[in-house]
Amino acid sequence: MATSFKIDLRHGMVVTGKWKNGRYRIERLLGEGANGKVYLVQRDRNWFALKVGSDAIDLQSEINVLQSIAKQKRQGHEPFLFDVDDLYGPDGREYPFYIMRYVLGSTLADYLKKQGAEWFPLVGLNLLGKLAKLHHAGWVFGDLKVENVLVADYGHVELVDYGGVTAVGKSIRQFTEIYDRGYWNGGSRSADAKYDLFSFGVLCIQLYEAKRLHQLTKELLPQNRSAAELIQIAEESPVLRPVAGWLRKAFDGQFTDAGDAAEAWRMLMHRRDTHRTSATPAWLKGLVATSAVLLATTVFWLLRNVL
Ligand SMILES: Nc1ncnc2c1ncn2[C@@H]1O[C@H](COP(=O)(O)OP(=O)(O)OP(=O)(O)O)[C@@H](O)[C@H]1O
Repeated sequence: MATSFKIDLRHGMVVTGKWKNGRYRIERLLGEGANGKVYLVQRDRNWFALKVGSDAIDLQSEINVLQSIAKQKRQGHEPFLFDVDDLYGPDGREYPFYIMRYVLGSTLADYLKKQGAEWFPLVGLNLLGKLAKLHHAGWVFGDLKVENVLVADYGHVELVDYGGVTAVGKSIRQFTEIYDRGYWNGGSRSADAKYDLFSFGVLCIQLYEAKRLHQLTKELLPQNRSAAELIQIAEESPVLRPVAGWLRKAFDGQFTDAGDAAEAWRMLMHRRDTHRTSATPAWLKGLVATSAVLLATTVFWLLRNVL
């Protein structure tokens, strides 16, 4: 197996699995990170995402997690993992890879930039729902961050990069500093649902107050980092203020699990919707009233002529 990672697969190349002979035509690079490169590929006119690993052991543990999740949710769910094999790179070396569902979507930050902040509550709710399902199956996502959340049409959310997924109770396998509960002195790095909820809170701040968050990481001494600093940013942010109370609970570990947290988020959305309804624009109220008067007049006139 390869120990260094230099593989470069080009458009039009066909890779063939060493053991199962699956043939995949490379379309383009979708993204790359510490653990590997992800390509858009085609097989029998279907699109998939191929992740080729930089480290066989790391990729194998990611595959183990995906296989275990697949076993738990076989019924009624679209599969995510399709194939696992090794391929020969252009350099003649062997690289492990796996084939997963291709998620046609944008990264979370791009989606919200394009569609507008009004989609943030729904996307947040969908993301909490995804986490709740994972937690229910006994896993913690671990490396939750903006780059690992893809959003498709209508705010449909998909998590990618299962390299940090950890069984509940074990030590988080992979994390990114600013999203990490330990980094903010907010608790341990032991995998529990609250760990992901803490990262979800940081993710909200990263989405709308990235500059201030970054500034904070530069200014504060490690011993002075705290969730209170994060909450203050949320309270001072026009977009985040409505969810600041929710974020406080997430940072303080007050939600029992992601299901509980999703429910509280949903309640917030309803409250905001009610608020929006009461703020119906005057022109719309006027239009409704005029239509009602017209309708009443017509009915009165019809009845008078018929009777
Ligand atoms: N199933 C998929 N469908 C579409 N795009 C994907 C898919 N999986 C990954 N990507 C894209 O490829 C990028 C890199 O993938 P991934 O995060 O799995 O790599 P990584 O090496 O584990 O990264 P990291 O350094 O964050 O651990 C993602 O940010 C995403 O944009």
